[in-house]
Amino acid sequence: MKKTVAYLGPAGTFTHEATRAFFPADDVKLAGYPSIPDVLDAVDAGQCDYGVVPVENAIEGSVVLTLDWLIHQVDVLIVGELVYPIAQCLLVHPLQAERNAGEWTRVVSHPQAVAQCRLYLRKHLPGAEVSFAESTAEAARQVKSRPDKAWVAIGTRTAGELYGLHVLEEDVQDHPNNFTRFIAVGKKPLPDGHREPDLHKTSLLVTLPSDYPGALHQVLSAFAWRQLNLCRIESRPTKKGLGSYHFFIDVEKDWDPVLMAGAVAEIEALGCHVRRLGSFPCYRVSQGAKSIVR
Ligand SMILES: O=C(O)C(=O)C[C@]1(C(=O)O)C=C[C@@H](O)C=C1
Repeated sequence: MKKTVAYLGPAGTFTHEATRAFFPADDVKLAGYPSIPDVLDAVDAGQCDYGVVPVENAIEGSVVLTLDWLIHQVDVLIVGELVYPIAQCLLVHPLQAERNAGEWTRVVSHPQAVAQCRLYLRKHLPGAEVSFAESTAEAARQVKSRPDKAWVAIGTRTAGELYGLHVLEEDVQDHPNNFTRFIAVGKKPLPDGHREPDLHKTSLLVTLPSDYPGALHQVLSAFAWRQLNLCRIESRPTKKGLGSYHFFIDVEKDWDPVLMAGAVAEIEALGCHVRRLGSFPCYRVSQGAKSIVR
């Protein structure tokens, strides 16, 4: 039977594009969900085998809703990673396409997409109010539903095509080399892909027993002296009090598993709580290429 993969929908989101690139179409059935929590909950509840959500963008940084939902609300494994190129487009209703720049009254999009275009919007659409949607494709749908309004959605070219919108401008993000890191989550690891991964990683969630001078340094030393390369560290509040954090630590897995187990044991011996979020293959789609990657 085909596996089901949940993604942040509706059709035409960046997550949808990334999911299609990650999972070969004939192997799986894709199911769009209206929000990131809905995707993660669907996997946690066993309604879907896997789910794909954004976790970090090159311009705006962490997608904190994904991180917090992973920590506090669900018990799922990270089973894969995909870095995917992001080209933000301005999408307008075809009946409104002839307007001048100063006439647009509203910009609708996902907060991450708006944040990636902050400088552009200040310069080119300063009078437009900003309205947030659960995804860029949902924003496109809202713009399509109001042919009488001078509204602009920020999203994918694919959403423009799917919802019959006019692409006013492409690549409006404030900086080049815009990529988003997506993760695939599940209750079980993915079957092997067709392609050799670009990298393997392990993600850990480390919580210090208390705050004392050098506490984080000691944790990081456990990796450093074993020559284990950390490729990301991100803190999120535990939500138990100001100044109390969980640390997401990504370790490059170009190593002997014994070394990794040793590092985790050392950190646990320091009194830290260590949650293993997953060991997984990582893939990257370069700009311009949108092909299947696994
Ligand atoms: O709204 C979408 O299209 C999404 O897939 C979400 C999302 C995100 O949350 O980062 C994904 C990629 C882009 O960075 C902008 C938005």
